Amino acid sequence: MNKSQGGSRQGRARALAARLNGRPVVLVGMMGAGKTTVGRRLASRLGRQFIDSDEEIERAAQMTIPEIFEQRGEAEFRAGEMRVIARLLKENDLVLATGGGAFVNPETRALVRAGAVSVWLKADIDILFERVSRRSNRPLLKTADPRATLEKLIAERYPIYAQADVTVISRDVPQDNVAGDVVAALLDHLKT
Ligand SMILES: Nc1ncnc2c1ncn2[C@@H]1O[C@H](COP(=O)(O)OP(=O)(O)OP(=O)(O)O)[C@@H](O)[C@H]1O
Ligand SMILES: O=C(O)C1=C[C@@H](O)[C@@H](O)[C@H](O)C1
Ligand SMILES: [Mg+2]
Repeated sequence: MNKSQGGSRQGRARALAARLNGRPVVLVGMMGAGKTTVGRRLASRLGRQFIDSDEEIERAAQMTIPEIFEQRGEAEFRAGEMRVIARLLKENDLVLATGGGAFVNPETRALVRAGAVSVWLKADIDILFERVSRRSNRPLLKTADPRATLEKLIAERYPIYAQADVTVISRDVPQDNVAGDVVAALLDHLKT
């Protein structure tokens, strides 16, 4: 166990908060990777506010994401997503979970890379498929063969998500353990 992983859970969270010095933490990765659920736990450990950009967009537009895609199209969703993320990144002490495609947009990615510490929650196809199969709120997967669509998105996106500052495997273990892995990875990344 290295120095940054030692100490109590609270101590590690305090050390990470100090090293972040207010900088936002932004979670990126595929649908079902756990950005929203792990992000909430991470924020609670760090005593930070948690915001999910998908939820923020739905609130601002007064529409669900499937409705936005249907009525306005993906391009307009992406432009709105970038504006919302640009606004949120101005806040201190934030954990921000982004939608699965946000970091893939070059302008949004540049904003995140410049204004935050980014974490790619990486999961394999079987885990992702099992998780996203339980719900129907993701328009990009409403295809004849959602598993093949997921595979195609993974092939396109993984090299891009890999540009995040740190990568954490989103394993099939309790979400709080994954949040602990994020704390350890960030402490290691920010070590002096
Ligand atoms: N470690 C885990 N173990 C078991 N289930 C998990 C784990 N992490 C997330 N899940 C479950 O997987 C589903 C998807 O998680 P979540 O909504 O956090 O993903 P997301 O990355 O925010 O996806 P999206 O980009 O679609 O918003 C949820 O039902 C969540 O409870
Ligand atoms: O992976 C994606 O491109 C998306 C993921 C979701 O979080 C939503 O932002 C939307 O459904 C698009
Ligand atoms: Mg989410």
